[in-house]
Amino acid sequence: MKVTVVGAGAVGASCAEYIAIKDFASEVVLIDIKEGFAEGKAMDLMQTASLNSFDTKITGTTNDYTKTANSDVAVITSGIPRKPGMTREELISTNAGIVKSVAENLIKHSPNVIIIVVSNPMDTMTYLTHKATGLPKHRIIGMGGALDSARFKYRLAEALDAPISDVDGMVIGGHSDTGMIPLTRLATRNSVPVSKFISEERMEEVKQETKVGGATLTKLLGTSAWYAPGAAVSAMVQAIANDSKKMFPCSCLLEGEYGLDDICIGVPTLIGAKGVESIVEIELTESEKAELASSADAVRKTNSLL
Ligand SMILES: NC(=O)c1ccc[n+]([C@@H]2O[C@H](COP(=O)([O-])OP(=O)(O)OC[C@H]3O[C@@H](n4cnc5c(N)ncnc54)[C@H](O)[C@@H]3O)[C@@H](O)[C@H]2O)c1
Ligand SMILES: O=C(O)C[C@H](O)C(=O)O
Repeated sequence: MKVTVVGAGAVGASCAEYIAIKDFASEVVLIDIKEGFAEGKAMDLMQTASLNSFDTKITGTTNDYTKTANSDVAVITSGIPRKPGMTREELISTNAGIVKSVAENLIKHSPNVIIIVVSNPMDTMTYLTHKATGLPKHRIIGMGGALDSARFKYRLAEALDAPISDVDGMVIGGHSDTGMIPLTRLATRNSVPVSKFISEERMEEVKQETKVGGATLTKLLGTSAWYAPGAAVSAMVQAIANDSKKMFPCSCLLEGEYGLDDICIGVPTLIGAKGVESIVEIELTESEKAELASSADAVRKTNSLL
């Protein structure tokens, strides 16, 4: 499998590193507009190959899309990250132009590519990628829910004082500070509902901590996070490579599912060789439906700025 990662910055390099360490792809191409930057990151990563025991070949290029030709998967991480105090939505004016031109360049050289969109505001950038490329909807996937769910599990494990491998949970909705919907009702510790172990008040705290997970890290780091985002993308790329039909909440184009149309927003999906193999429609309570509707309203408001 050939994977292109556009943007060799913090998230792009982390994606490339995790993909290589898992050793399931034959080739990763890093591409960036900053002269020599992707080449440098690729060389540095390749010098970890003998230490980390991988055979994936990582190369870098400065904006030469011919090097990305015939990629099976492309990950778009190009664009600016937020600074402390900003929302992801504030990045739209810079990142929309970057994501649109990158998506157009990618499909010129890789007509069969599956695109994973990471750049923020991610749900709107995923929608924009659909509009810019016209690719079949199963080949454009926004990454947000996989990361948000990992953060939810981290917070759940902390609250339960349990190993992370014991907890399960999922976050749907928009990838934003207010739009995420951690599905607390369905969270479990080894199949037992977490409500058995923690109070409603503590559960509400876990929910709020999860929703502002990205903002909390941005405040601590001075820029947004990269390790967990890179790991989340690599898990999705691996599910495509292995055709594993693994369930991740992903932002994908909805056409009536969950009562929503012409919008990209996080819902449970099965990810396999086709990209989005299917959208899984789970039964939501009235209050969860109301949260999803309001999250969708906010995403539409950002989409209207395109
Ligand atoms: N969806 C998510 O869950 C998630 C998680 C983390 C970060 N992000 C987003 O990912 C993006 C990247 O974050 P980062 O921390 O890696 O930023 P970064 O600044 O470290 O890296 C971005 C890179 O993109 C490059 N770039 C800019 N324009 C380009 C173009 N036209 N073609 C190729 N490369 C270009 C820059 O030169 C830079 O190296 C941000 O928008 C951030 O908000 C999303
Ligand atoms: O928080 C951000 O701005 C980056 C990313 O969306 C994240 O959730 O880490």
